[in-house]
Amino acid sequence: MSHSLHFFTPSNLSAPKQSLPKPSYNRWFPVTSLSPKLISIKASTSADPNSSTTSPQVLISDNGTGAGEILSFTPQEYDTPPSQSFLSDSSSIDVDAVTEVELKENGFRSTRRTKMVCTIGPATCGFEELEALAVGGMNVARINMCHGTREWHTRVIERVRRLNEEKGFAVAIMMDTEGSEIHMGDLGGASSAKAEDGEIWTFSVRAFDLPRPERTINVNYDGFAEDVKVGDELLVDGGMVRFDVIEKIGPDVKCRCTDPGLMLPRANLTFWRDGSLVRERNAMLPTISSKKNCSLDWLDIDFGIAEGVDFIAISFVKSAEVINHLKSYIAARSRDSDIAVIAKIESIDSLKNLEEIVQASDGAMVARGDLGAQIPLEQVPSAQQKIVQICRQLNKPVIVASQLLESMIEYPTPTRAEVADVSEAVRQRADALMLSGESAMGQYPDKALAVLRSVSVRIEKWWREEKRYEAMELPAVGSSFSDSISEEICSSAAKMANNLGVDALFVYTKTGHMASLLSRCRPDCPIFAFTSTKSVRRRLNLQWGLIPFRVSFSDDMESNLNKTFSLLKARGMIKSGDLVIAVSDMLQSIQVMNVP
Ligand SMILES: Nc1ncnc2c1ncn2[C@@H]1O[C@H](COP(=O)(O)OP(=O)(O)O)[C@@H](O)[C@H]1O
Ligand SMILES: C=C(OP(=O)(O)O)C(=O)O
Ligand SMILES: [K+]
Ligand SMILES: [Mg+2]
Repeated sequence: MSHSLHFFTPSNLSAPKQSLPKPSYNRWFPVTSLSPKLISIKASTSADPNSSTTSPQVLISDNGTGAGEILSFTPQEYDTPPSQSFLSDSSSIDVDAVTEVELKENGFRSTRRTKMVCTIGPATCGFEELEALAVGGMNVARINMCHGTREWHTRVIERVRRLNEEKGFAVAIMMDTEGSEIHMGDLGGASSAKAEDGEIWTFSVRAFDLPRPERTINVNYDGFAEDVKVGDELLVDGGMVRFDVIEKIGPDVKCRCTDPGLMLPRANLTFWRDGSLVRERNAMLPTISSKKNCSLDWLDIDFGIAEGVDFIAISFVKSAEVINHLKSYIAARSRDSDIAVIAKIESIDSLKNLEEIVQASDGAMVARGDLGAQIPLEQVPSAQQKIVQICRQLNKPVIVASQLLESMIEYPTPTRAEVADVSEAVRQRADALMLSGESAMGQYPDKALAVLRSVSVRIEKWWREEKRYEAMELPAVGSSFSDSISEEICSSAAKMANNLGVDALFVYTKTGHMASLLSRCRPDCPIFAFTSTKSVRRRLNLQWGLIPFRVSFSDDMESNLNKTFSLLKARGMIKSGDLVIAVSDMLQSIQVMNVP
């Protein structure tokens, strides 16, 4: 059974069809069928797609027989462009082995929708450890430029690439920049430093020779000793350890410990005066800084571009301007760049300018670690909910990050509170969850990932069964008529998929845009996203509910469908009778069919 709805619009005629005769848009394009049932949806617009007089009209005609016939169609008065393959290896399909097993074992419905980002560090940088994470479901590997050397990062990237090549994964790489926060030095190689109640510690902008003098901490920001005042409170990692500033001696700031605790290398520092955060540095310095004494952000960015990472995450974003600036920088330096820019929301300024920042970015991260050091902790949950919501409304992927399973750095099981926190992020339908220390330097990276996975799958199922997800209004995001059609197609297709209880949505997408529009609707069934390039496939790996495949396809949907059906059937990933809804951004259409 197959039903096809086709929307013929100027956008259908764009893409790689330069040599084709230009069709007239001022007429109807009927879709005829060999079967008794005919559904045609026609759009008519003025001849100039850019014309302000464009007057869209959509007409649905249904020759009305019962459902269930085989429908095939041939557009008649419309010159169908010749089928085109985008890649030569047209007979294969790429999907990672883990997804394949998951689909076969659990069935479509129970595949995980929430994506997982793992920070790679000393605990997970080896090939085998990386492979274990990939097998455990890691969708994106994050490297944090705050830690490790350039060579170390290069090696990790190489290994992830090799893993993808050799084992068929599509793990994307996210490079996270250092940003302009104030942080401690690397403790001269020590893994931590313990501050006891009442102890006097020196925080200094001087660089020390090794071994580091007792109770001294190097600070990365030259202006630190000038900006800080006697009487200020100094917080390590948003309050893990607290000090009172008692004396300033040139570059040295003497502090008394008031809340004892363990300080980790390069821990974040904030200072507070009269109950408010002193934001001198963040206000003064550009987000993307070029610092003398630590890794240079611009060099990091050049590094990321040269390495061809999939995502660059920008720390301490203050405004949309920074994102726009970086995006044009990337565009100028990598011609066919598809590096996505992720804005980390972790400062008061980023909350103030949230909407414009998200709009300018390709995605956002709720970076709760630093956010919780900048706003009162009890405000972090509502900020998270708001960021997640705005991202979905603006159709940008969103990652919830930091301390999700913090106790698992040391222990093999999470706390109940941590499980509840993960559940809440899943329930909010964030695109992705992120591990930091848990996977970078913890003792149980694989177990932490397994907890994210099992909690995600369970909570997703619960909410589907209970139909408890709150209805979210999804405002139009498209700026052109063609984009609006794509959006309408996706929201209709998602709704149809829920109402008909279909097994999967299929989307054929070159840029990934149509796939993201489907993902945004958070449908009950998984979304099989077929794309012809590896980089788009990797990028889609960050988005909720998308199972990205790489396959070459043409502009002929009929043959695309037949081809994917037979490739997926041959691998046992779908079977005859499965009910599928397919949409495509080449020939804006919705088709409902049973797998033959
Ligand atoms: N490349 C690395 N080399 C060494 N340690 C790392 C690396 N990446 C992360 N870590 C460790 O994992 C911890 C958590 O990582 P992350 O959250 O990314 O950084 P931070 O805690 O500085 O915000 C870090 O504090 C650091 O101890
Ligand atoms: C993810 C975060 O950023 P980073 O780990 O780089 O400090 C955070 O602050 O929560
Ligand atoms: K960072
Ligand atoms: Mg941070």
